[in-house]
Amino acid sequence: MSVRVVARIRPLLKLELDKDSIVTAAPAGNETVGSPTVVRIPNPKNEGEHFSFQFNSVYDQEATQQDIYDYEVAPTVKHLFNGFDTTIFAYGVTGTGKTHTMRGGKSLADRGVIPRLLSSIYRRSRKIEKDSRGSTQVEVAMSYYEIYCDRVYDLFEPPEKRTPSGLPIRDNNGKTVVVGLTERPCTTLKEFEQLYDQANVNRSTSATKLNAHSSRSHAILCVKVTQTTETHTRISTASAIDLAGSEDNRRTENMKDRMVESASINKSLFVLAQCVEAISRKQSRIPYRESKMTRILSLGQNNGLTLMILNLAPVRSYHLDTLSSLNFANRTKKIEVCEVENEPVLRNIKGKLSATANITGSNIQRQPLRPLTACVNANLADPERKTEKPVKAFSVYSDKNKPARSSGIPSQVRKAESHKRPLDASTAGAPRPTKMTRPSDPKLTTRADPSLSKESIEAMIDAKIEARLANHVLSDNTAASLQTIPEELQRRLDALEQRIEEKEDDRAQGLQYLLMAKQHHVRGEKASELKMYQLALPFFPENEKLGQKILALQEKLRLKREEKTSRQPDTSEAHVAAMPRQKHEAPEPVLAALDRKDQGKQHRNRSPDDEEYQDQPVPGADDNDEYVSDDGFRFKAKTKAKSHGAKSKVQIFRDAHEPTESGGRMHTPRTQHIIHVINSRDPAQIRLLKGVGAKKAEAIVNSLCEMDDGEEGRLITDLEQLGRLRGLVRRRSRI
Ligand SMILES: Nc1ncnc2c1ncn2[C@@H]1O[C@H](COP(=O)(O)OP(=O)(O)OP(=O)(O)O)[C@@H](O)[C@H]1O
Repeated sequence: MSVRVVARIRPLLKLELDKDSIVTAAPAGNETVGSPTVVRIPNPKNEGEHFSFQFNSVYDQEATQQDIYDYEVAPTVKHLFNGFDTTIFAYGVTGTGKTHTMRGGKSLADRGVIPRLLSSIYRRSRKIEKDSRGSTQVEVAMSYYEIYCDRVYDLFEPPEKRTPSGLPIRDNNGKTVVVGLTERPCTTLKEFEQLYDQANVNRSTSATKLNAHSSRSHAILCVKVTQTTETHTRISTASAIDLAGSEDNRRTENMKDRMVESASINKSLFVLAQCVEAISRKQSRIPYRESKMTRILSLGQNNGLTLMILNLAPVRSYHLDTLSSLNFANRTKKIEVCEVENEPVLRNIKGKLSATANITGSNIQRQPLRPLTACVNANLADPERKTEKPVKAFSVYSDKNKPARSSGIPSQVRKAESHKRPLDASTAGAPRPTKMTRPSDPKLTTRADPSLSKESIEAMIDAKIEARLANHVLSDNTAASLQTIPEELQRRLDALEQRIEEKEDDRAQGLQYLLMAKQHHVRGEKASELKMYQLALPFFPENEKLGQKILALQEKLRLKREEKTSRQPDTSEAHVAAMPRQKHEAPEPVLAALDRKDQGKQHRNRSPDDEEYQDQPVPGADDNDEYVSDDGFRFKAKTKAKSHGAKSKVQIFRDAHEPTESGGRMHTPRTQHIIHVINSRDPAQIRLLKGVGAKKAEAIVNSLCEMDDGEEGRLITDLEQLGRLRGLVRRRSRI
């Protein structure tokens, strides 16, 4: 069956009340009553003419959150409990209401698709348990992550604890897997809401000109439902995805940081559009791997049910963007997905019980890459009709010239009145025949170089496939023959593609560990660096340099530990004097906001003691603990100080020479920067400081406001004042 595409036109916002709505919902054909299934929008070049786009359903400005849920999402819950995976994603330009639709507001009426879905899941779970008199148990668990600048971050982790390079993703037995993602069981709606709200604080959002709370990332929520009977376990996953919106930066007036995010958002959406284009052209290679978002979404490759909610703004300022979204959605509705049910697994088969397996991405069962000719209800070109002009992807008609014509809306729109696309592909509009491609340079296809890059390997596969297809087409000389690749060739291509994918996956993961090792190296976190190199080793077992690096690091850490142990009883003045930083309670360099250059300097300035703090394992903690914690606060010595029960301040700064104004000395540029950011009172900026999350940023701003004491805008002038801020009191559990 096809991806179900529904459009939702949001109401005019406060600032738009004086503007015209140019996007409207209408029933199909010439009907004046009935549920709308067509979006109408004027041709930007000729206002008298209108474009019509037909979807499974269209919701106008009056549609409520309840309507969207009841008609579109509630029916998927039954399928979820029958073992099908479901994917619901919101697509649209920035500011069109994706987050409103998916997450919604706090009041009951405003709640979006996600909380309502969870509410239904819990209700149904309880019913199943009750009806089966407890012999069937249902467990619900969730994972939640974002793709920000093409990096995957666990939303259960506060930003300051994240590894900058993000979590790796890989294909595991045909499923897209995010490695190291947290999975949280949640047994009640209340528990879910707490987790969800808490995680949303960690999501990257910022103000842009078009949206005061614009999502800067794609957010993916996976809800795993595990039904266990005495003999079997069945797992299915509902994925709810709030995509970031495409942005026209001439309109958003984004500055540098927002531009970088925007470029990444636009790129991933562009790749998504390319994937959809490639699928609709029945190309054998779909560029899923060119962006993490498309890899995870795997549109057209995931089994189960897929619902796309296309969010639209009604106003003219979005005109071209809206048209582009409508075109994208129009292609997406033709994508076929296979409805494959997740089989129940026998509980007592050792190693096969997947109930304990993590939620991994969108639980996607991949099919081999091939045109979707094998799917039921595939949207194939009818060879009988190959001489006809392809039907347009959307229909155009003029209001001015043909007001009374009953055939005003072309047949495509009129025919497709039912919500479901008819089985007969001819009524849905045959796609243009796939382009014939000339065989590519034979040299390219015959050269075999083991050191080829990913791009060149992909280019080779492309060229090979296209050359074979083209040869085949040329010899047969019919467009229809494009559909039938000889079985043997297809089998070999699949095998080749799979081999390369597996190799690439392993290599990518290994490289990811190496990259993380480098990052830890730059930060001087030797134990973590070692851990990353050790994790990378299985991927490059023959790399001598890597082995040597591990040995050298192990040796270095051992020496440091010995040195530390031998110095342990040393309480001489000289030793105490060597640690002024501790006394000053300012161990941790703040700042993600610092530029790399500054960080480099800081690393160079670090005293041998600093290194020691970082590398020395916390007594009683194993190596693993150290790795987990050193992404946030780096200096473990702090933990010891804590155990004395003193309430310490957050140590978000450390200047080697820590000059203060009261001492008549100037602040270092870094300290000035911290003070400047804090004085900005902008939580968005403050949360970027390392060691300061969103909540802490708000607490700092509140504390600053309290400090005003009637006198507006008092400023922090030195580190001591900063240290006294209430928001900087570090919670014990965080250390
Ligand atoms: N159906 C609706 N009813 C009322 N208000 C809406 C509706 N849809 C969107 N809005 C409002 O429009 C504004 C933008 O919506 P939202 O943040 O959901 O957009 P978005 O598409 O998620 O944007 P971005 O891609 O930038 O994150 C918000 O203030 C939201 O409350």
